[in-house]
Amino acid sequence: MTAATTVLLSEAEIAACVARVAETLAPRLQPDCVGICLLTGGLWFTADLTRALARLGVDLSFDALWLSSYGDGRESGELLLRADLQRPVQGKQVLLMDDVLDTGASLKFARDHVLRAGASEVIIAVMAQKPVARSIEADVVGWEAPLRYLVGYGLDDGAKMRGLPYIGALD
Ligand SMILES: O=P(O)(O)OC[C@H]1O[C@H](OP(=O)(O)OP(=O)(O)O)[C@H](O)[C@@H]1O
Ligand code: HPA
Repeated sequence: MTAATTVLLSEAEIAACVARVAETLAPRLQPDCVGICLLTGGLWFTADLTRALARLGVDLSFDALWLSSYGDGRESGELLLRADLQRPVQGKQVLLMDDVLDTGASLKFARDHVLRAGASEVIIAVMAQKPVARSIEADVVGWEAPLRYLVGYGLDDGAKMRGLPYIGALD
């Protein structure tokens, strides 16, 4: 299953990117900041980023928002809100964390959703960003990815390959 994958970013390179993202974010984060993981793909980046922030003395509140738009395909489709936040974000700074910013539909939905819920500020951090024209940009990006179908480190192909410790391309 992994044989046809071209490795684009190694495990060590991912770790260096995450450390840089944490160092950039740490001075901006307020004590009551709520870190929100976009499930499912954002789990791996969020787990590493929250631990990198903790090493820098930043302990975030934690929540998750479960969105889905690609299903088992490779194209963005109807965006579904599968599970909502567990805690109020009214008046709070929010840090949204996800694996990839592609068309931007998922993070735009998430940002609008937390703003409607009363968040005072939304910061967006993604592990990878593709060179795509879109109406939303991330504040902090771990890695500028090529325009290829990515797998690993949370990114899936039909629910497989999320656990690969590197980021690869299938095409
Ligand atoms: O910028 P976009 O075009 O919206 O693409 C990015 C989103 O696509 C993936 O989610 P997906 O809908 O595949 O669900 P998943 O998190 O379960 O993989 C990924 O985890 C991002 O959340
Ligand atoms: O390149 C990708 N790979 C996996 N999931 C994705 N969701 C948006 N873009 C991608």
